[in-house]
Amino acid sequence: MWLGDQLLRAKDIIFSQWERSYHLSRTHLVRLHNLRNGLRPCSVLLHGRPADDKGSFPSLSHYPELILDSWAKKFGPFYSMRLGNQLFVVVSDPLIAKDLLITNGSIFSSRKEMFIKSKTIFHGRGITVMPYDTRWRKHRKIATSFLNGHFLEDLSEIFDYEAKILVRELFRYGRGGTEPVNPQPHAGRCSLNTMLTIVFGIRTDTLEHPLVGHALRLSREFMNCTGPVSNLVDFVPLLQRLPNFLTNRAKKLHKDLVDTYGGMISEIEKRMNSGQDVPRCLVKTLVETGDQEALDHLDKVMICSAFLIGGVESTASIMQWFSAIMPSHPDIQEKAHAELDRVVGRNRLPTVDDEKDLPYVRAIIKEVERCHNPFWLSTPHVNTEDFTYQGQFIPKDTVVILNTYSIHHNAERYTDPFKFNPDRYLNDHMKSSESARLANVTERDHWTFGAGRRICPAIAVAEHELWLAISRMLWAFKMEEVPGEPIDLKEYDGLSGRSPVPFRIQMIPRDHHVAEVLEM
Ligand code: HEM
Repeated sequence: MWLGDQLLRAKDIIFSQWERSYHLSRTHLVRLHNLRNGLRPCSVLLHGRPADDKGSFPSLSHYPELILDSWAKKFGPFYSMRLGNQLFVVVSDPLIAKDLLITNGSIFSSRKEMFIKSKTIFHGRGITVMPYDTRWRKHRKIATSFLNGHFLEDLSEIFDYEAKILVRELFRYGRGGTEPVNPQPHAGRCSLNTMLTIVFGIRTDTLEHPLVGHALRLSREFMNCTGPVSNLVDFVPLLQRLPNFLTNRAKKLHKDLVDTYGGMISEIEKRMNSGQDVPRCLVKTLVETGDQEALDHLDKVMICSAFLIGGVESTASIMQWFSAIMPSHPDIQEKAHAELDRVVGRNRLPTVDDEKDLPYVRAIIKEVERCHNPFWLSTPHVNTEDFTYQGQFIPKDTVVILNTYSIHHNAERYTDPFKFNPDRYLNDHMKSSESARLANVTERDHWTFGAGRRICPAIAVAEHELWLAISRMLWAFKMEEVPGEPIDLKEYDGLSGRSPVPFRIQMIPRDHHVAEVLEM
């Protein structure tokens, strides 16, 4: 009771500061100088506002990209704010993102040690939360070697197989278009199987396999417990010492990751030690190189967990947003069908080699990524040295948030930015992995994969997987809304990684060729 009262009191004090500090934000960069001179800033900018009577109101704990975007409109594309004990700068412009994260990547490539995500869930070990140091470089080297080059080529058969199974399962669960189907768990299993193959050299054979529900729950729980600006406990050290619901959830998630993926790693180690053959996979490499790299068991568990979380919730989310958007765009589906029929025909599924000849389908994928980036606020970077930019002082250890929502909805770069319009990408012949390397960042397709030295190391894997899954769903089905079940494209589930709220659609096979090609 006492503890509850204290927490409520703390919350009230902080909320009472909120309104005042909101209006002070415009001058906050000046206060950065004050900070340097040892003066205490007076503002405490904190968590969200309660929902208004019309429903959800954007706040820092829900839809933070919207409130940060509204502040960018007021204070400009580069402003600062303070949450509890942490100073943030919010970047909403590609050129500023380039100056800080790319040109000055040697300074702006670290991560903040967030209490929930880094300390409690990952115990400081997952590649995504590590500071920019030699340990991170080792992990990044391992990740890059598994997500690019020859290994990726070896995996192409697996991607091909999983994408075919995805379409087959959607056909089967939708009973050939006669019943509504929720594509979400199927997209989740497709992404999960790809990651299980890369990490453990295994796959699940049905949606009912116990690992499917369990692994997807762990990844979602991660996305729901972590968010760059959403958890009070990350920025108020006092709260970290008090028992609270979120910390307990994070501790449980850590234990579940260790039990699940740690158990699977131990199994592989046992098999390797007894001389059994183990397919090439991340764990096998970690075990073989573990001693030289001084990786202990928890290191291995956390590398694998980072892959299983980051690699599943991301691609699955894009597939889910794609399936949620298509029913309201029959005209776009028709154009894609016409292109697929002309280039691929009706007697086989599209392949990776077809991609260059299917610019409209590729444009659809890029437009889904622009309109529905699963990570609007990316994964924030931190500067490891004091830095002055455009006359503004950014002290060491400031968290830099890239608000891709603002960048992706800038009308100067994307005409009519709220319209889902693949045509805007029709003349863009680059893969996102190539586009991310453009010297002129204003021409980059989108910022969904982040920027700089911490940019997603798996863009090639994600593009390959998404291409096969989405081009094949389009080739096989006409997607329609279920009468009386409108799809909500505004609300979403997740704090750091967002997926649509559950929905069902009709996935109607386009003709009799679909069953034949899928060997149903
Ligand atoms: C559509 C799919 C994906 C999206 C949108 C995505 C997005 C991102 C973003 C925004 C970041 C942070 C970049 C930054 O700090 O600037 C990131 C990092 C990362 N991603 Fe992805 N990702 C995707 C797929 C994957 C896949 C399939 C994997 C497979 C393992 C993966 C593994 C990682 C890892 C390990 C990091 C951390 C890199 C580091 O901190 O050095 N991602 N991703």
